[in-house]
Amino acid sequence: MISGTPEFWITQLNYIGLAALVVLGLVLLTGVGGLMSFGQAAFVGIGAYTTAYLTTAMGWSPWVALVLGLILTSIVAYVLGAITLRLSGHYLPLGTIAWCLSLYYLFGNLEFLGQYDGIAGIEAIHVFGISLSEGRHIYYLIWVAVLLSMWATRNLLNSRPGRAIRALKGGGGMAESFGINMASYKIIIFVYSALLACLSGWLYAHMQRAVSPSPFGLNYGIEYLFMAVVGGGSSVWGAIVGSGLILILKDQIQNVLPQIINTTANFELVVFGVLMVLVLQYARDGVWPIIASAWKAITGQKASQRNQAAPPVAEALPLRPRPEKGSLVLELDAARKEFGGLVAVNDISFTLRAGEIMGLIGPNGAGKSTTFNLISGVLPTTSGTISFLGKRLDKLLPRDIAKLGVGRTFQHVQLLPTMTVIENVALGAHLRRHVGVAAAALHLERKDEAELLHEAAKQLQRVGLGEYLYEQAGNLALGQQRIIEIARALAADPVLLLLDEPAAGLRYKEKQQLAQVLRQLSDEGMSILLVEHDMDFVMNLTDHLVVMDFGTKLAEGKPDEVQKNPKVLEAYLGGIDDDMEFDDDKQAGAPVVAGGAA
Ligand SMILES: Nc1ncnc2c1ncn2[C@@H]1O[C@H](COP(=O)(O)OP(=O)(O)OP(=O)(O)O)[C@@H](O)[C@H]1O
Repeated sequence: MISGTPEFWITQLNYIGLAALVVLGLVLLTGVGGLMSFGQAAFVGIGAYTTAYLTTAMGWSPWVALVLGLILTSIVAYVLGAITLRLSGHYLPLGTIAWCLSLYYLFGNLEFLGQYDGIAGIEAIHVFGISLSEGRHIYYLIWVAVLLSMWATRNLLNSRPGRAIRALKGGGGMAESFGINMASYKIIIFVYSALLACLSGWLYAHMQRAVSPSPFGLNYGIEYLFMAVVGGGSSVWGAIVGSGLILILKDQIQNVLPQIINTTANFELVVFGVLMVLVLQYARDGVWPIIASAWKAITGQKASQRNQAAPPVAEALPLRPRPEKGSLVLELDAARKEFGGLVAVNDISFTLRAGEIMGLIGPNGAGKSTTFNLISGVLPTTSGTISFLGKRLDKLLPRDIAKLGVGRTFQHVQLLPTMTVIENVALGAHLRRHVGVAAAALHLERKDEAELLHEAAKQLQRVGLGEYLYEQAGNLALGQQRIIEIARALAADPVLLLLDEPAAGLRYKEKQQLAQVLRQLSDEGMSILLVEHDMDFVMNLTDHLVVMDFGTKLAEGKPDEVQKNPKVLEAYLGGIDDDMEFDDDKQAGAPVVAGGAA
């Protein structure tokens, strides 16, 4: 097929393939991970210069030079990533600009790299004795590299590490609560994208047979980022669409513009800039999503995949040892939290035993969420101790607390809306299997992946959402999203379940179903601590209540005792309208405590 293609298009396709490799890395880094880099061109330079130097000055094989280039890139990217990825907001892009410029000037000033003249006379790559000296020969190698990289990146994104990577943008704090070290995933995708850029540089050097610093400068770094954004930052296909579109457009503008406006002045960049602004204005998510939805419309493929089959049956994941029913699980001893002069939690003490359901209630601003955040490690304590199964929690990070067996939900739902329901829940089971990035990219983790997905499906069926496995989580009602959060916490196989307002937004029937699930869990020995405003729900479900007001423990005991406590009634009387929730779906909706108080 390629033999009849004009030379011009072969060259164009080669350049598109080389750019697509770099942009694919940016899809992962920027589009999926939300980390903006202007510096990818510098990694292309490392790949190109390593092979240029080693093959010309040392006479080594290009294949050995490729391996060494990849190793060198990993080291440089790891070090640069460890420094720059700590920077947040606009400091990160500025950091990437700084190291792109530094590497560019390094290439141009090192004598053994030929300074600004670069290195010429690079030999062609040989594959099975065939020399890839011409554009139409190396074309095959470039596009095999592109397709394999796309396959590996897609595999990676649809795997255990991929789910964590997809949580980087907008779900980092949540993922840490499931034991996932998000900082290490930032470094992983940074190194991964640098390796793809290095591969592109290696191919480029052997295609051009000469290298000089100019294609590895900042303007190319910006262009790669542009390609990723225009293509559609979060899809692997966006890499090909973006690089193809920009390179072809640039070339066509250069050809057509002088004929239209009859001038030799360099207006191409102006026209190109205006076109880019229009694309970004009318296709904010890039061009690929438009192509994908048009394709779906043509082929009649439905957006919803609700009726897809459950994942194949797999071996059940091992369970962690559980404490004996009735034994001590959680103990707060004079836990205190001050925000400046405000004492949000004032020396609170209580205990929770295995199999017990405890409610933490109180008017708005009483300090419930702060107490919850002290237990889950989101906030450090000012003083006092918090112990879980005999281990101090108050000095640990949320991810270390999760590892010990504490699962949680959030007051404001924290799901990844574009991920399917089953993927969101599988994120909860992250710590229960260990799948590396290489195994995921090469799709060697099928057994582990099946087990994780099977576990997620099991938990979703347990909470009554078994028919929504493949729905996008963001398409479900808020009440259902809260239940998904509970399934995600259960997928972590916790000993202690922390639920922050689990009944908020649920209908009466859904609340009853939820109460039934929680009771069953407690019968199985799970300890549950819930913060809740819905008094009907709390009074009917919990074994034990702690009431807080102004950061202090006001009362503690069984629900029916607490309901009659005059101090509790007084605390609630002040804020009855704000603090008590009525069941819309229930006729007799008077809240228990408020009813008692009235
Ligand atoms: N990060 C913070 N910085 C300063 N003050 C805070 C912070 N977080 C909470 N507070 C204050 O601490 C007090 C307790 O807040 P907290 O959110 O724990 O109450 P709550 O009982 O959970 O209330 P709600 O039921 O409305 O969620 C409030 O006065 C609140 O304004």
